[in-house]
Amino acid sequence: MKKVVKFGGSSLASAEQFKKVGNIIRAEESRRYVVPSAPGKRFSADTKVTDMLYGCYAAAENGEDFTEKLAAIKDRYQEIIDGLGLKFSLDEDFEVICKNFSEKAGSNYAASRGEFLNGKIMAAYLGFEFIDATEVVRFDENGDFQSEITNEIMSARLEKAKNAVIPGFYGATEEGRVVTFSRGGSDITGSLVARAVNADLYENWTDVSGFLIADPRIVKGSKSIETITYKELRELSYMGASVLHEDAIFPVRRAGIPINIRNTNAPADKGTLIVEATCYQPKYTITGIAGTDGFAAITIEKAMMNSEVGFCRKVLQVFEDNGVSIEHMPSGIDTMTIFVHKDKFEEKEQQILAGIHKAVDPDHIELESDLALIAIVGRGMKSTRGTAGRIFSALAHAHINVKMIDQGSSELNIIVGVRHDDFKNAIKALYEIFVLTQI
Ligand SMILES: Nc1ncnc2c1ncn2[C@@H]1O[C@H](COP(=O)(O)OP(=O)(O)O)[C@@H](O)[C@H]1O
Ligand SMILES: N[C@@H](CC(=O)OP(=O)(O)O)C(=O)O
Repeated sequence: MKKVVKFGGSSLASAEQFKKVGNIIRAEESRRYVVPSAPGKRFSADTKVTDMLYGCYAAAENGEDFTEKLAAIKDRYQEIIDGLGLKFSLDEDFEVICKNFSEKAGSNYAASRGEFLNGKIMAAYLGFEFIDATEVVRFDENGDFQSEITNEIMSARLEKAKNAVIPGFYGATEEGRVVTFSRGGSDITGSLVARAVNADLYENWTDVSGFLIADPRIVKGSKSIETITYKELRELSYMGASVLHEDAIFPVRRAGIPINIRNTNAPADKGTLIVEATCYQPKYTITGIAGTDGFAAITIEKAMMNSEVGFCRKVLQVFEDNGVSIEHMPSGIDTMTIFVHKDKFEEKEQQILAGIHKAVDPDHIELESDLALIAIVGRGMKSTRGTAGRIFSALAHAHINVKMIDQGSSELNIIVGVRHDDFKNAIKALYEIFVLTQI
């Protein structure tokens, strides 16, 4: 039995948390490969080390004095080292970091030091080999991740290691330039390591007892999900359930390795098992609800739109030419609406509108911003009649106006668009009808 264990920043925020992690790893010999994140928040108003590093590097880049900021980061690590009673010094590492910050080594390099340093402490604490992610995670010159080369290099390197700590979140180009994944990317490293060593299980340890049906910051005391499929999880992760990075699913999925989300603060809890397929019937019609804020909708109206061959393509071409990706596209007889991320759209708003006018000469264009999209996801929805009806009635009872509805053809999810102000209440109303009242 071979397990890869990834610990998130919340599990490694202090010496006390490190000790819990040590106990978890030592409890099973099969927990051979460890992927740590950088220290996260110790309390809710605290700052993650990754954010401290970004802040410190921004000061360095602006030519400001960053010594205090760097010293505060060093203190975070020193507190952990002292709390663990380790005879271990990061002085030399901090000298190198200071020099590289002065020489403007880049924000990716800066952010990666959070995981690098935590990995070194973790390896010393466990007595495991430390393998720098720059050695085994490969990006190309454009900063694009190279999955197959990474798998080859990593498999060969890890075959030689009985136990190892591989820091999450970053890798490097062939020339050694450090590149990070997007935020939360240590989950991806964990998944890559699991694939490379052909693990039996990828355990992802965090601060909640598995994937919860709804974001616990919105629905207090949300129930957890026992078993979820990769497909369902991808829908929820994409839509904002931030427990697991959405790109962490592909590497293990293709290798058929299940993921187990576990709670470092409650290690006896079984957590959530993420699998390819399961006969296990979910307790409720839905498996989970997740949503994201910050969308804009562009509604284009033109009489006889439907009979104009190539209309949609021409509109979509305008978005493509401006580098704005489209999230959803519900349409009517003479209207089509395009949902995009507001921030991306705002940068190019006027070019896109001008482009649409030129491309299809619409009768009318309407813009609406401050929208949120909510995905109601579940493999059980396919075999249950009336799910959409229940969604509408729950939202209507909560006095929430539905701006859009989109049901995927796989019947795995229904996405509704609501106004930003209704976002949290909509999630609460959906949780109530599907989980609490179960009507
Ligand atoms: N559906 C959900 N189930 C569980 N947690 C969720 C969900 N949606 C959002 N979260 C949030 O995700 C957090 C865990 O992810 P993250 O902060 O990345 O942890 P870590 O630091 O361990 O990587 C939880 O503390 C919780 O606030
Ligand atoms: N430390 C990085 C990468 C990461 O995955 O962190 P966490 O596991 O704490 O979400 C970040 O904050 O984005």
